Amino acid sequence: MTTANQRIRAIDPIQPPSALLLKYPLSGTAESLVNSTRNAISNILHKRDDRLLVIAGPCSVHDPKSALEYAKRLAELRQLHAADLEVVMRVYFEKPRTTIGWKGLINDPDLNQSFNVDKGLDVARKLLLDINQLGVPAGCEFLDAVTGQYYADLVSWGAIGARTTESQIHRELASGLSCPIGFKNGTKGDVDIAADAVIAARAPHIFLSPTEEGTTALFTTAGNEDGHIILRGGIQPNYDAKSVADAIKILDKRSIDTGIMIDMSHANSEKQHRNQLKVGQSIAEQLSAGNHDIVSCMIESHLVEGKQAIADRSSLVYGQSITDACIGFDDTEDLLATLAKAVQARRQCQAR
Ligand SMILES: O=C[C@H](O)[C@H](O)COP(=O)(O)O
Ligand SMILES: C=C(OP(=O)(O)O)C(=O)O
Repeated sequence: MTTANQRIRAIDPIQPPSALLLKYPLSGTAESLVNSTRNAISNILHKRDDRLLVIAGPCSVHDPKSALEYAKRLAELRQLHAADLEVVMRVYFEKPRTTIGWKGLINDPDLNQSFNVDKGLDVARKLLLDINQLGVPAGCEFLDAVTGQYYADLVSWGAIGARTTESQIHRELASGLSCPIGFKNGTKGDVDIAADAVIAARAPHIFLSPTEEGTTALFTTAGNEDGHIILRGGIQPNYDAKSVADAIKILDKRSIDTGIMIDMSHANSEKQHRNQLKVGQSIAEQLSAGNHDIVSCMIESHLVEGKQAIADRSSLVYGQSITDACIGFDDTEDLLATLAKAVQARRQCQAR
C-alpha cells in the first residue's frame, strides 16, 4: 500500500480547455460584446459612466432551454433601458453550498449525481456562446479555480462569492481574470474582507494553474483594477443608506475608488425572494436622492417565481429555480423600469 491517494476513489481524465475552445470558438459577435461590456462595466464602476450595472438572472442555471428563453426576454429589456442601465444576465454554473447539495450545472448537469463534468463544461460553454449571440452579456461566479479556463472568454463580469472572498486562491484568480470582478461580503456580513479582496486582486500574483492544454504552469498576473465589493447582507441586511455609508468608509480607508454593488437577494432578502422588491425600492430611493456610490445591483430572477425541490428533469416546473427562490419575469420587468427611472432622477439631482 502506498501513502498517496488513500482517499481518492477515482481519477478520470477529461477534455482540456483547448478542446472545448476549438469545438465552440469565440464568435466575432461574442468577442465584441464581451469586450464592449467589460469596458462599459469598468466605466460604471469607476464612475465615468453614470448608468447602473444590473446583473439579473436565475440563482443557478439547470436547464439551458429556459436560460435561453430568459436571455431572449432580457435582451429586449437590455435594449429598452440601455440609456440608463447596463443589463447583464446572471448565468451561474457553479454553486457554493453551506454544507452539501447540488453544486451546479458543470458539476452535475443531469441533476442525478452522475457528475458528468465533461458534459457540464460542454453545455455551459455552448450556452454562454448562445446567450452572447443573442446580444446579452453574461456574468458568472468563479468558484472553481480551474473551470474558468473553459469559458472565461465569454464572461463580461464575474463574482467571487461570500464563502470564498477571503480565499487567497480566489483573489489570485481574480487578479488574472479579464473581466471586472465583484467580491461579496462574508456570510456573517463582514465587509472588510471584501475590501481586502479588492486590494489583493488589484496586485499582480504568481501562482500555479493549468493551461488551456491541460498542463501545469506558473502564471504571472497583471492585477485587476476593476474589483469592487458586493453588499449581500449577513446576520442582518446591509442595503440601507446607513450600511452603504458604512461600507464607503471602509473603501475610503483603503483608497478603493470603485462603487458598490448591492445584491437584492441572499441575506439582503433574508432568503424571501419577494423581499428583493423591497430592497430594489430602497436602492431606487437612494439613487433618486443622489447617491453615486451605488453603481450596480444584482437580482435573482427567473421566468417563474419561487423555487422547487431538485427532482427528475421531467417533473420539474419549466423556468423555476432549483436553488434559491427567484422573483418572476414580470416583477423583474417592473424592477428594471423602477431602477431606470431612479437613474434618471439621479441625473436630475446632479443637473440641479
Ligand atoms: O445562491 C445560492 C445559495 O444561497 C448558496 O449557494 C448557498 O446555498 P445553500 O445554503 O442552500 O447551500
Ligand atoms: C451563492 C451566492 O451568493 P453568496 O456568495 O452571496 O452566498 C450567489 O450569488 O449565488
